[in-house]
Amino acid sequence: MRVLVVTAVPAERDAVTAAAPERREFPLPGGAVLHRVVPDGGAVVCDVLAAGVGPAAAAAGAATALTAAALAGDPYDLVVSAGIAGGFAPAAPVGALVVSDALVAADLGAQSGDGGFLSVTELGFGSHTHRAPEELVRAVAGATGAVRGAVLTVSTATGTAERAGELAVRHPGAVAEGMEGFGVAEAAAAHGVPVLELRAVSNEVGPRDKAAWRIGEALRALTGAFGGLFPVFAAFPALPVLGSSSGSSPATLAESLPVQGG
Ligand SMILES: O=C(O)c1cccc(C(=O)CC[C@H]2O[C@@H](n3cnc4c(=O)[nH]cnc43)[C@H](O)[C@@H]2O)c1
Repeated sequence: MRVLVVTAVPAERDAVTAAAPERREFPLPGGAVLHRVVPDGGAVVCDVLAAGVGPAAAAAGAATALTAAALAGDPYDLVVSAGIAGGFAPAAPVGALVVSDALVAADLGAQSGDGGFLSVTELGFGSHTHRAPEELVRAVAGATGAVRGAVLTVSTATGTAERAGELAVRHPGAVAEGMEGFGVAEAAAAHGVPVLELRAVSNEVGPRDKAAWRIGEALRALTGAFGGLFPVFAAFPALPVLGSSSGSSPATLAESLPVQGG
């Protein structure tokens, strides 16, 4: 089972890899670095990438890692967007874990002119929602105690009670907002790989008060969650893929890429 985990910042990446005893580093084309952990005797290979803040950086990083793995003949079976998040009260208080049943682009669309908002779905440009596999969501929620629901992706983090209220009305099933999930999901969908979002709540969605963010607490919750997740990933059925896992351990991904003209 090969899992790609995409975080925004290195502190989140390190919180994920801290759930396993050791890690190795693999450079990606373009200079980003995958941090690989292989917990529990090798049933799961988990590559963790800090791709940057926001949906565009997340999509670019995830797509690069997915493409490199596919070209190397070792495609991923699952992509996870992970990190800290704002939680919608009262469903997801600070310190809680949330798992997405849906990854939703909450501010990708157009203003309607009458103060309303039209999503990309309503505009006819694809879908503003990606669904996570139901069986996996249930298993992750069971193993970690995560609150399940929609996780919104925003390019502008909410900073007022008014905006928090607008989002809650538009997305009654939302439990949290982050800034990367939908971008990661778009890259996963382009590769036909299932996606999931798992976040630990560092702050409430609402008036901006960075001093009240409990980032350390959220990062520790993320580490604890991944400790319980690796066995869940190991049990998740791999999708049929073209080609097979090489089973080899190249020092870099580049080493395992096909030789041009060879
Ligand atoms: O300053 C630090 O030490 C630090 C450590 C880890 C992460 C951070 C971040 O600022 C991460 C930004 C990241 O977090 C997500 N996030 C968290 N709260 C919210 C929110 O209320 N609304 C939207 N996004 C949120 C988001 O995915 C950011 O990319 C700092």
